Amino acid sequence: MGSEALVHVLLVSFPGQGHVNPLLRLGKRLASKGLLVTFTTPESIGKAMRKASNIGEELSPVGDGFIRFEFFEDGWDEDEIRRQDLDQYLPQLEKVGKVLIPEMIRRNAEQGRPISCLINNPFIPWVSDVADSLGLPSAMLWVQSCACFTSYYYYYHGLVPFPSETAMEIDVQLPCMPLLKHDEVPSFLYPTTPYPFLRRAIMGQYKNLDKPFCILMDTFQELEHEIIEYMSKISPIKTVGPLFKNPKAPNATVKGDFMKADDCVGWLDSKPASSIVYVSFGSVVYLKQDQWDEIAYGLLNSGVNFLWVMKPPHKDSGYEVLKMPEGFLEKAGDRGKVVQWSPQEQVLAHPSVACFVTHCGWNSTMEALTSGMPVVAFPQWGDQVTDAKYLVDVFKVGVRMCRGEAENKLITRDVVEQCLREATSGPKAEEMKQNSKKWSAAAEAAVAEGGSSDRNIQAFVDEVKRRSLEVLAVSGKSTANGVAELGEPKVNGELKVVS
Ligand SMILES: O=c1cc(-c2ccc(O)cc2)oc2cc(O[C@@H]3O[C@H](CO)[C@@H](O)[C@H](O)[C@H]3O)cc(O)c12
Ligand SMILES: O=c1ccn([C@@H]2O[C@H](COP(=O)(O)OP(=O)(O)O)[C@@H](O)[C@H]2O)c(=O)[nH]1
Repeated sequence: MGSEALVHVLLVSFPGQGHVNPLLRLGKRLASKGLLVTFTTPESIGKAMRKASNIGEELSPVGDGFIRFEFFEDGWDEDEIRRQDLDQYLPQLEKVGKVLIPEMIRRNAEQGRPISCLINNPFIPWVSDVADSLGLPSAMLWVQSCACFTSYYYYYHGLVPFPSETAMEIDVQLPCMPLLKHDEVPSFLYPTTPYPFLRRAIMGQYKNLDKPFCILMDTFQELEHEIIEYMSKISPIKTVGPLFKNPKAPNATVKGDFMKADDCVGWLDSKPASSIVYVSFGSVVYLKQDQWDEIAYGLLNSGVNFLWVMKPPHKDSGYEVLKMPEGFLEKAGDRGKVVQWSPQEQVLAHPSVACFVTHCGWNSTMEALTSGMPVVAFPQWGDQVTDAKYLVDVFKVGVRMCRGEAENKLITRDVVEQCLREATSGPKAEEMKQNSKKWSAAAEAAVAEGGSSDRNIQAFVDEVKRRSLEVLAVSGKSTANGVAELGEPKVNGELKVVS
């Protein structure tokens, strides 16, 4: 390959699966438009990603550009349990990141790959400070819906009353949004949330919201039309979703899974069309044993086929390891398959799958909508309760199985069975399927060449390129042509291209 010159961006991710996936997908999208992308996150997760996802030292070609990985040490021992406490872990990440990320940037410049822009996701707002201190522009990828972005924005600025100790059950009306009942507001904002550290983590991002020149969002204009238009006037947001659809570079080999997915496609292939219910609660939600049992019996009693993700709890999470009810697997026989981690994108795209019982994390929500997959909403906390409201009442692709963890209500096997039946057969199921197909088509159009998200990505890439010339002119450290030079292996051999 001949010598090429590419503008180089550094993506810094919080080490959570729901954060890594969308940022890595953005990285692939930017690479496919001709940028050099370096993706970084702490080594603790890097280790898991390398093992589960085939990530190496090499540069991977994606479309017209390339993606590569570098990890950084978070300064703690491998088995440090304080990583589970965000109130301790986030300040630690900030402390080490403020030293190690500038070093990484300097090293890259010395190796002929000067970085022109930093992009982070929520929980690590100090990345914009690092960028500022080096005279570099920064952008942020918001990894939830625009509706949630707006909710947090209104809460942070105190623009409308939210549920409080003195008025717990008030509904919240935000512009261009449906009325949110008190338990449909992102639940980290409740005064009684068991996760105040997640509220603090998100609010930290809002404190720094004026620093990034652009806020990219994994949603699309046609999906959240009015609220996106409204917030665009207040904040420099650009919708670029669904990020997991990349028509130009469907490079499935670059993945960021922390756990190797179990093989289940052969089993899916063996089942009739639209006969399987896929059940997964994402990477962090962990249910209680009694609720797990009710879901198990609901699945058995409804007579559907099912693929159920039962991930092991993090060893330091303090969660009790879930068990299947006695005799459950025998009774299910070949009707059911239980895995530790699934290749979710493939599962949602599979014709044998009829619906998705989901915790309504935003990634799962976007993946379901884009795959034309109806859902059964089983939200627990955070943005999930708001996403469930939208899936059921606004996008009209789902039935509601619960209202969230705060309700503290056991959802019985009868309710589970009834929801599964409603979502898989009869007029409601048919209507949801039609609506899902409509969203899937709209999502495809948004990311297709010239679609709303594609135009926004292109405008962002153009802006990064424009700013890179300014950055390099000011820093005076530019290479001859002002951008990273690829193709000529450097002395230290780090830039070998493999294809
Ligand atoms: O890495 C994480 C760790 C924790 C966590 C850490 C310690 C606890 O005792 C409880 C939770 O919460 C998280 C919550 C997250 O929320 C998830 O974040 C996604 C992206 O914002 C949303 O779309 C999902 O709905 C939402 O569940 C994501 C994490 O990576 C984490
Ligand atoms: O068995 C599983 C469960 C989840 N996921 C992926 O993990 C991410 C979970 O993100 P989400 O926002 O839905 O939930 P979170 O884990 O952050 O609560 C999504 O991209 C899913 O496709 C997966 O690949 N296999």
